[in-house]
Amino acid sequence: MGRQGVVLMVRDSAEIMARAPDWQAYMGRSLPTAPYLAPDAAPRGSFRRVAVLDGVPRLYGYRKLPDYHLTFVAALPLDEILAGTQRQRQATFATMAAMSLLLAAMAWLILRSVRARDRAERALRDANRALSLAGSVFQHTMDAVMVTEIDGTIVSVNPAFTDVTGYEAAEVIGHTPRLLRSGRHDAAFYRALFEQLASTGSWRGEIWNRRKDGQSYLEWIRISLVRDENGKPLRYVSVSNDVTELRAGDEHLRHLAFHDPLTGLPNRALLLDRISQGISVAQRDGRGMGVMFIDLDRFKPINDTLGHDVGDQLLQQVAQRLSQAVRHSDTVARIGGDEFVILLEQVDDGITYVNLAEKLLASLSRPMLLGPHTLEVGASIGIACYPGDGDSAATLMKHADAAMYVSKASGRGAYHFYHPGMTAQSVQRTAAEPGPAERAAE
Ligand SMILES: Nc1nc2c(ncn2[C@@H]2O[C@H](COP(=O)(O)OP(=O)(O)OP(=O)(O)O)[C@@H](O)[C@H]2O)c(=O)[nH]1
Repeated sequence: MGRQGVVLMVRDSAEIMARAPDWQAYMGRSLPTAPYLAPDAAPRGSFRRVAVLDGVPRLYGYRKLPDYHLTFVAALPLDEILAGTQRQRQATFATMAAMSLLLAAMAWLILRSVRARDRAERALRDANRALSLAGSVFQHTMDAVMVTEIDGTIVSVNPAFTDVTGYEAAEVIGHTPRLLRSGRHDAAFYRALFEQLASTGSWRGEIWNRRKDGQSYLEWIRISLVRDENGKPLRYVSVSNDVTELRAGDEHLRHLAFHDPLTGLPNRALLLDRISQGISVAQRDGRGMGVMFIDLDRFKPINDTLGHDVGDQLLQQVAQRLSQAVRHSDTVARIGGDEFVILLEQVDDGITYVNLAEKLLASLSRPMLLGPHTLEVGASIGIACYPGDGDSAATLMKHADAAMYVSKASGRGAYHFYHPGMTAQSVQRTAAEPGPAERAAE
């Protein structure tokens, strides 16, 4: 290659990437005016010029490698070309060719390692990003997360877990989830849970647990088995939400749907359901049951003279007195206005109804103290019994109402058992003025 021959690898950015000889002295230096870097430069060519960096006039040959954004350049000093013999020139070109090959191989190796490094860095960056995303979700999710070993030892919990349970991470790590048990589930419950977890790798459902302060709470929980890359069980991850308030809200709504808001007694819908259930049980057991329809006497004047609020308080007192007069297993319902119904189950003899009806009439006719007022009302009662007076909730209600109407008609403050002749009277009354009792029974 002679004393001043050179080979170069130049980036499209004009930076010298490799040079022989004197690699280190020229690495990174820039050749912005090199003709082969001109936008319209041919892919290969030759030219003559005085080198920018060392001032030696040379004859240059180049070839662009667009895929690598590089140009490969070889140059011989003009004086050596002109002075040398043919043999010298051949030797020089042979050396240059060998150098060029060497340089190209080095450049290729460098590029390959640079690309491999770029790829590795990109993969690492992606993995780090995914990890930090997972970490951020773990930290900030509203779901309580608990990670355990396969033997149940807790290895990690998130801040939401601490919010729900009251336990800091340090207080639970190394323990097992038994720490949270509320005692509301039996051993069979946990056995079934673990069996499903072992066979399917997941479990979901509701569990009553206990917070650090001793309070029980209901959580909706999903537990999943996590395996390693070889499929070997590695950890359990449980994600849960505290649904105690949600459940309480549901129960409150359900209570509202089936109870009278003024007295708290079951409403007509719940009563009809209980009568239907009672009929099924009575049928199965061959027992009797009955329905007592109670309508207050002269309640309207109290409302009209003292106001609705006082009327409300009176209805509440009536509800209390009725509830106190019956057995725990009986149902006292308010089905509208001043109408109440008692469902008596497992009663086979008429005397039980007679005794209760008299007890109720006596109880309701006792004066009621409502603030400054001492009020007196009475009641009219109608009784219909299963199976003799009907075998459906609607029929029993209708017949008890008809019997109650007879009590009203007979002067109030009385009770009557239903008998078929009463239906005609009731039909006449219904035609004249449909009452809430009929509506309730339909
Ligand atoms: N305070 C109060 N009054 C109600 C409520 N629902 C219905 N009422 C009233 O209860 C009364 C029921 O009417 P009736 O049964 O015909 O009145 P009554 O004076 O008892 O008539 P008899 O049964 O024939 O003796 C009506 O005045 C309704 O406005 C309620 O929730 N609160």
